[in-house]
Amino acid sequence: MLASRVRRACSLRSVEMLHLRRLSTVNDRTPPSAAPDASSPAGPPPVRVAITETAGRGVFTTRSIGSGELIHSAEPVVCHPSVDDLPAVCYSCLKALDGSEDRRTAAGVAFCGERCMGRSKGSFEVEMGIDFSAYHDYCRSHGLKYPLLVKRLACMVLAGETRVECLDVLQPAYLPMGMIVQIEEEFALLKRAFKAAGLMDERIAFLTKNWYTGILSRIRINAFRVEIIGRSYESLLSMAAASVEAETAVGNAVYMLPSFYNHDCDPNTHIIWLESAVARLKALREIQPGEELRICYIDASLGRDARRALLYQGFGFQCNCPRCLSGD
Ligand SMILES: C[S@@+](CC[C@H](N)C(=O)[O-])C[C@H]1O[C@@H](n2cnc3c(N)ncnc32)[C@H](O)[C@@H]1O
Repeated sequence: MLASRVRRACSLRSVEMLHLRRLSTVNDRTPPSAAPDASSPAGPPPVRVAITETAGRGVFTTRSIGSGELIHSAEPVVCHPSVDDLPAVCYSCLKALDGSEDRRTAAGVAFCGERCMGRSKGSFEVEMGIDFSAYHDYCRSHGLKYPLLVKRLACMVLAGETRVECLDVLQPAYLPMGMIVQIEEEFALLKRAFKAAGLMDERIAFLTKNWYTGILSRIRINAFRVEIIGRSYESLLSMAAASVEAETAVGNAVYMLPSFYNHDCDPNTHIIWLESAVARLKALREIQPGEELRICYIDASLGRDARRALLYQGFGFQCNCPRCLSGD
């Protein structure tokens, strides 16, 4: 019963490779403040990032939160549609396109409206000037999604839409040797695409293997699989829990504040996407002031051994949540 409730409620984070090892230290850079974004409820989010006793940094409430309350929302730092969904969703916000108001481009991808087209204009122009077909083919044939996020970040950096160090504050994953070899192949393909487009060496000087590896290792632990429910928040609140399962993954995204949420196999918070890649963090029960907010990274309906193996292999940690410690 508990398991099925949690399974419906928790978000599934994609596990692209299952060969990670636990990180022995956490990133010790200054945690970010809980700054509001345009789509948050009024006022700053009622949370702060602080050090936990057992799981590095985490997110804590600053006031009591009611069951079902929208705690805050977050715009992605970077997101990218799945290769197969490229023609069907907005290239910028991942919203499903209905064909009526899409701004379809010569490249075959489309934007849901002027706002998305405008805000991604610079990086889109960079991206469209480069032939990424070999890189995309490689990602498709190897079933890889995260390198698409690295490609988009590189284009955003070139367009001046973000900084080279924009994800440095996030915890990186340990990358095993076997994966380094694959990363070298990916990186060589990406760099070749930029060079073939005739970009001056000084413009792509940031595009080193170390940058690529650093970004990819942070994306690996912190990326979310965006599963859009596609209904308004109000209708979601009145829906039976079972309906919440009608989700579709349309792409991947990395956020800032949501990346500091630790995992729990019986979470008090979950993350949902209603129409676009804007993430909504929502309370699953009453939460007391000062309590840590935790989401579920995996399918919590799995048995204890399977959950722990998945978290260890996919995210590199031994889960120390109360449910695991109780033996459930
Ligand atoms: C997405 S990050 C969460 C934020 C992270 N604690 C930080 O300091 O940036 C995921 C990492 O947090 C730690 N973590 C999250 N949940 C945990 C749990 N239930 N038990 C142990 N470590 C956990 C692990 O090191 C994991 O790789």
